[in-house]
Amino acid sequence: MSGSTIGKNFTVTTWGESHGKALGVVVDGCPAGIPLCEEDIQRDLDRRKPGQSPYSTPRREEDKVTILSGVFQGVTTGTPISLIIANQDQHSKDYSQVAHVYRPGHADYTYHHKYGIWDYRGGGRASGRETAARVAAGAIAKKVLSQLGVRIQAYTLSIGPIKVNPENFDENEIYRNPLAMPDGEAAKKAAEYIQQLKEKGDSAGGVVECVIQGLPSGVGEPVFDKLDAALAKAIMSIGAVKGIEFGRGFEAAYLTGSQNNDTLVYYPDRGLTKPTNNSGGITGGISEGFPIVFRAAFKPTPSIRMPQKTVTHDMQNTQLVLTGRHDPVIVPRAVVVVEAMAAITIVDLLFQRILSRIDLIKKALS
Ligand SMILES: Cc1cc2nc3c(=O)[nH]c(=O)nc-3n(C[C@H](O)[C@H](O)[C@H](O)COP(=O)(O)O)c2cc1C
Ligand SMILES: C=C(O[C@@H]1CC(C(=O)O)=C[C@@H](OP(=O)(O)O)[C@H]1O)C(=O)O
Repeated sequence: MSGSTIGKNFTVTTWGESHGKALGVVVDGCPAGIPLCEEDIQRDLDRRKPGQSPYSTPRREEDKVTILSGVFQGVTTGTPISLIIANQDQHSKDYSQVAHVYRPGHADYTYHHKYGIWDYRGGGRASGRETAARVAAGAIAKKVLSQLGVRIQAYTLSIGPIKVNPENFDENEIYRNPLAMPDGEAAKKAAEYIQQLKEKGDSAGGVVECVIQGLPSGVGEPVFDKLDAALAKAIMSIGAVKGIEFGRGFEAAYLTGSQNNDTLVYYPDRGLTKPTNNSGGITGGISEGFPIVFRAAFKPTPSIRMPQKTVTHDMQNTQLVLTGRHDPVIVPRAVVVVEAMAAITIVDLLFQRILSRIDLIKKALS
């Protein structure tokens, strides 16, 4: 097993390398009867695809998706859905300079030592390009969730030291500026910051925030498949993610219980309410029925143009000045990847939720 599958009830298996002929995904466990066409998937793929702004890798890929199976007359059939996306603009020759040298910060050294063989053309399975397949699967998971009134929205919260000002928050901005920042002012400053780093051959990191709305309480299993644990696994499996926090996150460790607890208030007209959401919408690993909020920290892109010390495959010290096409910042293109991994996880655990109570099983069979 190559660890390329996630999920138990809604399984997603990605395949393909950055410099192979194509990449793709098999989604198994999608219920029958959901309207699905290539455009539904393409919309999200277009948000991730490379070459669309000066703040992205200039590699030009159309990332056009083809549905190979599992859909008939525009509706899912309940059988495995197989999707393929061609690679068109590999430039594999760019990588001849690192055929015998390990790139600092990328997976070259660890992959080579794990497998004893290293396809040096691009990052292979470790390439950010693998996330195209995740986004395609995520679009299917989102279609399932849209039928249930669950909505997932991620955006860039910060790039380097530049943060979104909550007072300027404008959801439309996420789709208006190429940095997917819900604050036009912050996006302008972040663009300048990235431009300065690009000129030096350096790169930036940042934080993606994700909000899940409309998810009822009761989703998530009590022990190993806690909703926060499952989301953490899914999000941490995205290349370059170095941390995740829910709600108040790491800050909670510095508070007292009275400061951190979310108090509960019931109003006959509004039902149960929580004036704060320090928990991020999950307690005991189970969704509360309030918005789920988490943040993922992305490291700066490892492939940079500045001279770096490294070693050759035969352990000679050397200096590397990388050429090739890379994202000066990963975060804006990863926003939709975060949404996809969250959607896949939520659907998987939602299906498990139905199996946790006899009344829900009876309802499903009636
Ligand atoms: C959407 C996306 C785009 C990425 N683009 C690049 C890139 O252009 N160049 C690069 O060196 N790494 C890029 N990465 C990061 C590498 O994939 C990642 O750093 C590598 O797999 C090593 O894994 P680690 O950083 O999690 O340890 C990208 C990641 C994602 C998710
Ligand atoms: C092509 C994409 O991004 C790539 C992610 C990536 C990496 O190392 O992660 C390295 C670059 O790949 P290559 O050097 O093979 O062009 C980026 O262009 C993509 O995301 O679609």
